[in-house]
Order: sequence, then C-alpha cells, then structure tokens
Amino acid sequence: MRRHLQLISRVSTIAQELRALIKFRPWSRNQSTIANGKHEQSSFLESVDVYFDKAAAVSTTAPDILALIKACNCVVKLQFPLKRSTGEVEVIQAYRAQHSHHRLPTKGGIRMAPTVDAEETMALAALMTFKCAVVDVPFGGAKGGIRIDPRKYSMQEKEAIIRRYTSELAKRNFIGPAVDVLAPDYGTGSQEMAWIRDTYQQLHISELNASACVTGKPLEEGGIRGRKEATGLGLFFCLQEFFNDEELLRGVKLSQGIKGKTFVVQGFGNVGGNAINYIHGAGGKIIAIIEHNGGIVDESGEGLDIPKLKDYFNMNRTVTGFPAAKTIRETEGILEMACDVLIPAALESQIHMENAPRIKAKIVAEAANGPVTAAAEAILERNGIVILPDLLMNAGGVSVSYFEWLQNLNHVSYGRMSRRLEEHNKMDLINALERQLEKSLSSDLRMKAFRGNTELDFVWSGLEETMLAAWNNVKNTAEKRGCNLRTAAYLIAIERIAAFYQVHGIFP
Ligand SMILES: NC(=O)C1=CN([C@@H]2O[C@H](COP(=O)(O)OP(=O)(O)OC[C@H]3O[C@@H](n4cnc5c(N)ncnc54)[C@H](OP(=O)(O)O)[C@@H]3O)[C@@H](O)[C@H]2O)C=CC1
Ligand SMILES: O=C(O)CCC(=O)C(=O)O
Repeated sequence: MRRHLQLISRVSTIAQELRALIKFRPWSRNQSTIANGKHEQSSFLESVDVYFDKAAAVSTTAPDILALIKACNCVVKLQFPLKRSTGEVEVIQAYRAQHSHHRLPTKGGIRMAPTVDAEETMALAALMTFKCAVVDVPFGGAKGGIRIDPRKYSMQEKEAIIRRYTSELAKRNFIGPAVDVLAPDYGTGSQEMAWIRDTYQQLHISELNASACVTGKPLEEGGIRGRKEATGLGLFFCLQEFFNDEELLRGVKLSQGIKGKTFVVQGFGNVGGNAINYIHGAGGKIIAIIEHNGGIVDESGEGLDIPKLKDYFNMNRTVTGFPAAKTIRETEGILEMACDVLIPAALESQIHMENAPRIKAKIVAEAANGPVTAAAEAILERNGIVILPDLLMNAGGVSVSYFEWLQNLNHVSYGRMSRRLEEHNKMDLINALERQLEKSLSSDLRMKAFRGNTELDFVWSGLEETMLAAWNNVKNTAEKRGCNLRTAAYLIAIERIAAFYQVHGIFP
C-alpha cells in the first residue's frame, strides 16, 4: 500500500502537468456551463465536468469535498516500442488514469482506438468513479487506453502491445487485484484480458489472487459467465423499467412495453450487439444499425431479422451488405431517423450541438460512455427528448466485473457449493408434497421445480438486483430533487462518495 501511495504521488506530478495542458478546472460554483450551447468546441472531459457541476450546484456537499471528488488523482502516460511484423519499430502511446482512490482497487476498462489521449482517458476514468458509486460497486474509477486503430494490427502485434502495456503498468504498481483492475472496453475483449492476466501472472508468480487483476476474462482463465452480455443486459433491465413507468411514458407519449417500439442502435459490438439481442427478444423492432463505416436500415416495416443478421455478421464481420436491409454509407442520417429509442453504443460525443436539433428519437438510452455532449443535452431536452444516462445505463458491465473479481478472490464459483444441496432439499420437499397429495408432478414440472441455481443464475440475479435498485434510486432522486436523470445519477454518486470521506476522513 505504501509503495502504491509513493507511486501515486510520483505520477500525480504528471497528472498536474496534463491538467495544466488541458486547462483542467477544479469545481467552482461560478463556472460557466456549455448548456447554452455556446462552446461547441468543448471536449469530452469538459462535458463530464459540466454534468458534474450541474449536480454539484444542487448538492449540499461542501465545495472543498466537491473539488476533491471531481479531481483526477493521477494519469500515467506510457510510450513503448512495438516491433511490427515488417521489422519496423513503432512507438506506441498509452495511458492509464486513476480518477479516485476513495475506494480500492480502482476499476475500469481499457480501450484501443486512434482517438485515445490523456484527456479522453481522464474523462472515462471519472465516469467510472461516478458509475461505480451509482450502482454501489465498491471501487474507485480508472480507465486505460492504447492509441492505435486495432484493425491495422495483426493478432501477434496486438498481443505484444497488450503484454508490454501490462508490464509497464505492473512496473509502476498500476495493476493488481488490490490496486487497479482492468476490463474490456471499446476495441478490446476477452482475448486481450487473457493476455493481461497471463502477463501479470508471469510477473507475480506467487500471487495467489493474480487472476483478479483483470475482469472480462475468458471462462478458462477465471472469467465469469454472463460478463460479455452484462452491459447490454443491464441496459435492457433499465429500458424495461422505463417502459413500465406510466409517468415517464406519458412524458414521451409512448404506450407501455418494449414490444413493437422502434430502436436505432449505433455500434454492433459487445454492448450494442447484446442490447439488440435482448430488445429483439422482448419484441422491440430494430429498424437501423450503424457501424463505423456504414449502416443498415430495415425496409420491411417489421424490424431487422436479428438471428439472420447475426449469422450474416459472423460470416462477414460487418452488418453492411445484409441482403434483407438497405445499406447506407452516410451514417449521420441514420442517427437522425425517427424512432422511439436511439441507443448510441459506440463512442463519446456522437450527439453534439450540430446534429442534436435533428435527432428525432423520443428517448436516447446511453449505452456508450459520454455519447451526448453537454451542449447537445440541452438541445435534446428542449425538444422533449428523455436521456437515460450512461452512469446508469451501461453500469451492468462493471457490476458483473465486480462479481467476477469476488469470484476470483473466493477461488470458487457461485453455485458450486450450493447447487446440489438446493436440489436435494427441493427434491425432498417435492417428494413429501407428492406423498401428501397422493399425486405426482409431471416430469417437466419436477425438473423445473427442483433445479438448483447455477453460476449464471447468481450473476443474472445480482445484475438485475443491482440495476433495478440503481434505476429506482436515480428515478426517485430526480423526482425529489427536481432534476433530470443524469443530474440525479451524479448527485447520488457525489453524495455517496462525500459520505465515504465523511466517515474515513482525509489521509494523512
Ligand atoms: N464493453 C463493456 O463492457 C462496456 C463498454 N462501454 C462503452 O460502450 C461503448 C461500446 O463499447 P463496446 O461495445 O465494448 O465496443 P466494441 O469495440 O465491442 O464495439 C464498438 C462498436 O462501435 C462501432 N463504431 C465505432 N465507431 C463508430 C462510429 N463512428 N459510428 C458508428 N459505429 C461505430 C464499431 O463498428 P466497427 O466494428 O465497424 O468498427 C463496433 O460495432 C464504448 O463507449 C464503451 O466505453 C460501457 C460500459 C461497459
Ligand atoms: O467492467 C469493468 O470493470 C469496466 C467496464 C468499463 O470500462 C465501463 O463501464 O466503462
């Protein structure tokens, strides 16, 4: 722990320099906002700051504690060599930001994208702090990024980059089950997590809990069932709640239930793809999907045939060209299509001041981190569009990551110790009932009634409980404090973290 704190103080110098470079501003009640739409040049980090400031202005938390909660504790910038398959050496730039250490470990994904920079990483790390607080997951927030376009690198090259990135973090004590736990994000998945785990394990050969240094791992490497689907399923749980809430539905003039509602989804990756599965399963109509270089629009009026689209995608690695839909190369127009729900599930700042006036969805459900700029939010709200905020909507991923981390620390999977016991107990009860009633249950009913809970049952149950509790808290806070759902989510986060400092005090 002492080593960790020393390192934090060393890297915090870098953080200070970076903050100065990007005009980082501590929280101030007088700070102008971009909600009037005048500063379209504002960055992702500035949008996060504006959202924070809006909540801070109605919070009862003291200004010094607000400044503490808002500040990014440290950012490390890494530059390391990659020997490409051509023999040429390239310098790779990468980052890890640890936004808040009020709880340890810090937690957050790692992305690979050409847009990655220090500021983006800091904004994403801040969102992780607030998101974890909203869903009451006991982590500080962090995020990592590697500035490459992963499509331009071979598997071997990506493996070398990830392994070197992990070893650079390990050298600085910036990764570990008790320190900072990585996870998938945009451009990374379970394969990258497996390389991270293996590299960390090689460097910490006697560390019993090494596999808890990263979540989102393949099952063979200590991953948990359900993590891949978790972000999309968490979003779906919240959508279901929205479509059951008469009052919220009245505001957007929609009837109850997901069935028959129309959805446009930007991004067909982990989050977008899984959200689509659940929405389609509930009878929602996916009328358009956007990828980075094109999109498809349904022409049947029935919504896209998702099982057929999945087969097509698995063969072609793209949705464009899907024969049962119209392919469109200019995707901006698709984002602006009339629909009930628009789900941005790709990158930040996709809905900005310029295109916001043309958005015709009734609801924007933020699956991506920060897809709506603060200036755009003001415009959407003026047009009566309800925004379901990222801090809540995409928190299913980190919630199940938490379960994976716990399972790794326990070294035994959920259900392993209890499943058969539950089945034996239930079977005894069923037998007793049958004897008493002098009647036998059908074998089908018997199977259903006696089945014990598996790992996946526990994960789904934990995720549903987490998302529904957070949904109700955000909704009730918005009602009580007279603010929108995003400000309510930030308020919950701020007040939970402030309460934490209140009890723990400030070190030293
Ligand atoms: N993975 C997770 O568990 C979590 C992810 N998130 C957030 O969700 C978002 C998506 O992450 P994830 O699904 O993991 O990422 P993936 O890399 O799995 O998928 C990203 C998808 O976005 C598409 N895309 C990229 N750029 C654009 C663009 N300009 N317009 C339209 N589509 C685009 C990609 O298309 P193509 O394949 O053509 O490049 C791909 O379909 C990110 O903001 C991430 O931070 C939030 C919480 C958890
Ligand atoms: O699963 C995690 O730990 C973090 C996922 C993530 O990066 C995010 O929620 O943005």
